[in-house]
Amino acid sequence: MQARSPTTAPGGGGRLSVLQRHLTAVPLSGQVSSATYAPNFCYTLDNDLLTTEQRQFYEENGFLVIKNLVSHKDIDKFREVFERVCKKELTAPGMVVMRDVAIAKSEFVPDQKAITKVQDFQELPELFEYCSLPQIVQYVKCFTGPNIMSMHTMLINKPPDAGKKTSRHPMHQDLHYFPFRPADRIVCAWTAMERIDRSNGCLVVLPGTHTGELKQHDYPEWEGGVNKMYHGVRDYDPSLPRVHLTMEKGDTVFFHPILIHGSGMNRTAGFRKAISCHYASSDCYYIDVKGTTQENIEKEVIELALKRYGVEEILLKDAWMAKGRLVQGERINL
Ligand SMILES: CCCCCCCCCC(=O)SCCNC(=O)CCNC(=O)[C@H](O)C(C)(C)COP(=O)(O)OP(=O)(O)OC[C@H]1O[C@@H](n2cnc3c(N)ncnc32)[C@H](O)[C@@H]1OP(=O)(O)O
Ligand SMILES: Nc1ncnc2c1ncn2[C@@H]1O[C@H](COP(=O)(O)OP(=O)(O)OP(=O)(O)O)[C@@H](O)[C@H]1O
Ligand SMILES: O=C(O)CCC(=O)C(=O)O
Ligand SMILES: [Fe+2]
Ligand SMILES: [Mg+2]
Repeated sequence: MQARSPTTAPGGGGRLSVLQRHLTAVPLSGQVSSATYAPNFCYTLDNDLLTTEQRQFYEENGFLVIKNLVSHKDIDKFREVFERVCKKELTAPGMVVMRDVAIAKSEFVPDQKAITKVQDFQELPELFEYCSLPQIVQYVKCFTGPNIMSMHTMLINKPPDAGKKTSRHPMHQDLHYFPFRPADRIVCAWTAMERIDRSNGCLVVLPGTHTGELKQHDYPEWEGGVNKMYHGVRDYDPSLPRVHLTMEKGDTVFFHPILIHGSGMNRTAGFRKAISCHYASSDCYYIDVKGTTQENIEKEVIELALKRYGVEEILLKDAWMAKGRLVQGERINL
């Protein structure tokens, strides 16, 4: 019996032990099943849940869709909670309610029609329940290991496009926003709250791009405007092969923070809803983004923190330290 040792050393004791297991290809526990062997895997950890085919798929593509993972009953509950948030019947410290840039300056309408996304609902138990769903967390563990933090929470209510294509989300890598590493121990779970396809702006992914580097991000030069902090990869090459993820209500995609992805415009009259959480191993450690491509997002976050809360002298990592919540295991570095 060999127990998986949690990493403690910033810089990747975890990476090393994963590597050692790859080199020896020894099954992790006494149980021998095809899923416990990890010949050359590094984006997934040894586990008893994913099949070898599923692991292989994530290793190669940087994402994995699990059909029907969240019940319609739970989703309907989250939808009701969201509606109450829009009506201001429910609120929570730190929660950010955002309107689409195309309608932000129009007359205020206090219902969901005005709201594009709710972020940072970690203090609202009725929504945070999503992040703790056991069937989600058991998959997350295959990427993060046993000490699991939720770092970023969102309910996205993509509006019918107001005619300026501002409902699009430019192609980006989520790691651009994250001042913690290693990237391979971070994963996003994103659940469709209804059928989502190309017509209402599904996720679009560039398979395999998770093996690349974190790229420079800027605001795309879009005529109709871009939402606050919706940075896109600079010089996005539209000829790269992409996959549109059509998903049914309850389907959940897990994806790597370096995977380039975005979402198209919503051409329907309905508000396209998805709920998501970014998780990280609490063994991850914060980095200083000064002098890196992430300096521009740190600057924006600092400006917003000053404007919104009047706080000065913070770093990008301080914002994340405040948002992170332990979901399972032990809180170590983050
Ligand atoms: C730490 C970063 C997040 C990490 C994400 C991890 C990966 C996920 C990738 C993403 O999702 S990236 C997008 C993340 N976006 C944000 O975090 C932005 C969150 N939104 C906000 O903080 C607020 O909605 C915002 C500050 C933009 C506006 O809130 P307010 O309550 O101040 O709105 P208000 O209606 O009072 O408008 C104030 C000004 O903001 C403008 N505004 C409002 N909504 C906007 C919008 N959506 N885009 C651009 N500008 C906007 C509005 O026009 C107005 O401009 P003026 O000052 O010129 O009059
Ligand atoms: N210049 C750009 N920079 C960054 N991202 C972009 C750029 N142009 C388009 N995108 C993004 O690329 C993705 C795919 O865009 P596209 O508009 O083709 O998709 P779609 O609307 O889902 O499908 P289609 O319009 O082809 O039916 C979207 O996430 C979109 O926001
Ligand atoms: O359009 C969406 O639902 C997802 C957008 C996205 O990738 C993000 O917010 O990080
Ligand atoms: Fe994203
Ligand atoms: Mg399009």
